[in-house]
Amino acid sequence: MRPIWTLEEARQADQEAVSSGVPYPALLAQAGLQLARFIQARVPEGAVMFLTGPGSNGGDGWVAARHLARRRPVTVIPIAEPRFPGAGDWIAAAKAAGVVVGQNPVSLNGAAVVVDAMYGTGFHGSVMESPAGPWLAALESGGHPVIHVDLPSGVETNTGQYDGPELNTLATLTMGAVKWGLVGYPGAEAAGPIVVADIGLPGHGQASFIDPEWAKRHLPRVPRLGHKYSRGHVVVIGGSRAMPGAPVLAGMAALKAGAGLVELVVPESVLGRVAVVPSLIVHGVPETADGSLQVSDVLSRLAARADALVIGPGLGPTAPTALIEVLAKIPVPAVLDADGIRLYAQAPKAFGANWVLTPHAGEMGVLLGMTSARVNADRRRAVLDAVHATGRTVLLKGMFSIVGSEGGRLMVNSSGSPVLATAGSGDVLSGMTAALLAQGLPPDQALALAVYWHGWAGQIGEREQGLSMTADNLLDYFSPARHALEQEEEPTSVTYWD
Ligand SMILES: NC(=O)C1=CN([C@@H]2O[C@H](COP(=O)(O)OP(=O)(O)OC[C@H]3O[C@@H](n4cnc5c(N)ncnc54)[C@H](O)[C@@H]3O)[C@@H](O)[C@H]2O)[C@H](O)CC1
Ligand SMILES: [K+]
Repeated sequence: MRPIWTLEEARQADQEAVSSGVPYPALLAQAGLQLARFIQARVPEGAVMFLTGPGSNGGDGWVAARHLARRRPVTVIPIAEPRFPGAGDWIAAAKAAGVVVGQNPVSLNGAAVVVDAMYGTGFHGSVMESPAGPWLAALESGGHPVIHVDLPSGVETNTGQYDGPELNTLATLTMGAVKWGLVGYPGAEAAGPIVVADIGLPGHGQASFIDPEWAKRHLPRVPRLGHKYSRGHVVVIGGSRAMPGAPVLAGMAALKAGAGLVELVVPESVLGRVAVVPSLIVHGVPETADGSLQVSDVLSRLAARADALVIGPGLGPTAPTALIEVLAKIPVPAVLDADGIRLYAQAPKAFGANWVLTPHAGEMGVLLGMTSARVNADRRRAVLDAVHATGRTVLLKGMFSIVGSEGGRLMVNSSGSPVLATAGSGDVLSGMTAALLAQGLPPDQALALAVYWHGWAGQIGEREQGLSMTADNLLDYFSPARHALEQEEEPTSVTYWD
């Protein structure tokens, strides 16, 4: 279990440790020691400068400074009067070990690394208006390499909101478990690579990362005596004159993720443009005047044969709401993406059992009646609200995608790559998810495994092709990504230090 904590959960973990008999100073001591070891490993030589705040985040800094002063030049620059528990003693010990206390005006020049121990989970508000503001500006303009303690100072613990500058960040060493702010926006950008330090706190929470060992265990096996129907039958419903390629991408992804049989159901006038891949079966069905899918008996019949549906890739904005209402009556699990989600939002009572929704921030905004900026301002809350509103499993896409399911259970994906932010990438993900649904995985597991596998494909694709990766290239990396899953390879965006 690799939990992600809210502020409340971090405090609860603290409380639990303390009430089980661990004195609070022991936690601070452990955090400071881990921080010192981490700095020493990452930047082994040269002067270290600590910027320390008033609270225990600053305390972590003071303790680490004391350890490092035995080996190398260390300066601590307090940006506010220290008020953390035991500050007097810790500071005296640090000075006795040779830590130099910087007096204003202090220059950061000459530091091999600057440690940001100004604010952690106790911060609220605008960091540029706080005493840390001028220091962040100096770090930005000097381009100094920075290690953040627990959170980049100014990142809000539960949401990731942050109004500070982008720095030359080496890493964020976070204590006990990842905080939501580090996987929220723009906190995730500010944090850089996240490293979790074990400080002996209990490790549970409502949310957790998708675990490599879990992913391996849930990869569907191909039955040795299987035939194409026993491997899962996926039907993709979508396509329009403007977007004939999207259902093809979803269909190919479903095949490559192990579905035994994939059929595409598209408007009849685009049939010729969709029938391009011999392994996909395509059906043209009745359409509206502007070439969007129309409700028809043949469409319903084709959909009812599936083990799982994909509804939405390339469907276009003018498909009728009735389409979703008809499909909702078919008792088959389905992935709703793209315009499927927009239709769903217009017909909110139409949901079928076992449907999953895979919105990006914009589509999530349509579901919740808010802007994408508001969705991204509190992504955790948006997922919880969407699960509550729809009663369905929901994936909010983007870096650190979040899967939310019944009861408020959340899973966060740490695999992935910026190259996945490309046209068609979501179609690929929806096909992959449907393949896993069709092979019998329950909705939350199918989504979590798909997003993790898809992220790995993006990561490996980026390594091989750099930023010129496209969504159809992504299909070529399903197999190496599956191999990475089988090897339980660890994504590099979050690592564990103990
Ligand atoms: N989780 C644990 O068990 C441990 C956490 N540790 C570290 O402690 C910090 C949290 O410490 P806390 O004292 O609660 O908060 P901060 O250090 O973040 O600072 C709070 C401090 O800042 C003031 N403040 C807040 N907002 C502003 C503002 N906008 N402007 C000015 N000042 C502000 C506030 O009044 C407080 O005085 C956690 O992140 C870890 O780094 C330890 O490691 C021990 C175990
Ligand atoms: K910090």
